[in-house]
Amino acid sequence: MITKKKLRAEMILVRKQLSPQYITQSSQQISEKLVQSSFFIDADVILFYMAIRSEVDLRAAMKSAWQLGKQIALPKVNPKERTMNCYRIDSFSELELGSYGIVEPPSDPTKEIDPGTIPLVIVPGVAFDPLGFRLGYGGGYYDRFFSKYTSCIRVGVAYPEQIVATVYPESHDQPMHLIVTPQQIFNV
Ligand SMILES: Nc1nc2c(c(=O)[nH]1)N(C=O)[C@@H](CNc1ccc(C(=O)N[C@@H](CCC(=O)O)C(=O)O)cc1)CN2
Ligand SMILES: Nc1ncnc2c1ncn2[C@@H]1O[C@H](COP(=O)(O)OP(=O)(O)OP(=O)(O)O)[C@@H](O)[C@H]1O
Repeated sequence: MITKKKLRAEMILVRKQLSPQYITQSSQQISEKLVQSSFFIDADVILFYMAIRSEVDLRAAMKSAWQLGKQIALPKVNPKERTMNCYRIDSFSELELGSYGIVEPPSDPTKEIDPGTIPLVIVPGVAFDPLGFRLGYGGGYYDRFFSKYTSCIRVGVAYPEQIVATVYPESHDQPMHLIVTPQQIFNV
């Protein structure tokens, strides 16, 4: 547990030190890789996320998905239960500031999507390891989500600096199926 906490603090620091230009360029490259992938092309609905604090920014991939007629969903967190609900968004202008400084969809019941029907989930992270395990902010939001909704393809996105030898996975940790970096797609 101490090692995991230490690694989280270290890796948040590593990510913080990336320059805005590097983040923009890497995010663009990851977006391009995503858009060209068969798992992306085949998905009619995709759960994305809105980047916070130097995370990979996937707005370019989201725009491409809209142009291809796909539905885009974003999570809205319920910090009390540490769960996430999913809502379709049709433009970035709908979004509002939510918990943890994350830009989120409004809770419009007409736009809520059953997470069990989402075929592809793109996942942010603090670090990933070669087995696809992910270190997040420690809320367990995505682990809880994937333990309940098991049928989607889980794709982590990361700068190469975020790939580490191990993230010290625990029994509740739900691994990614693929990790996309600006240079390559790891099939784990
Ligand atoms: N962009 C993005 N959206 C996401 C996630 C994410 O990692 N990135 N999440 C992935 O799970 C969920 C939100 N999870 C989060 C959990 C904790 C903190 C956080 O800032 N925690 C504080 C300490 C606790 C607090 O303030 O209450 C911290 O780290 O300083 C942020 C996001 C859902 N949405
Ligand atoms: N399926 C689950 N059901 C209940 N609790 C869970 C589940 N998965 C994880 N948790 C709890 O959530 C807490 C945080 O888990 P962990 O440290 O792996 O978070 P994380 O993956 O880094 O965070 P996040 O997904 O929010 O970025 C742990 O204390 C764990 O017990």
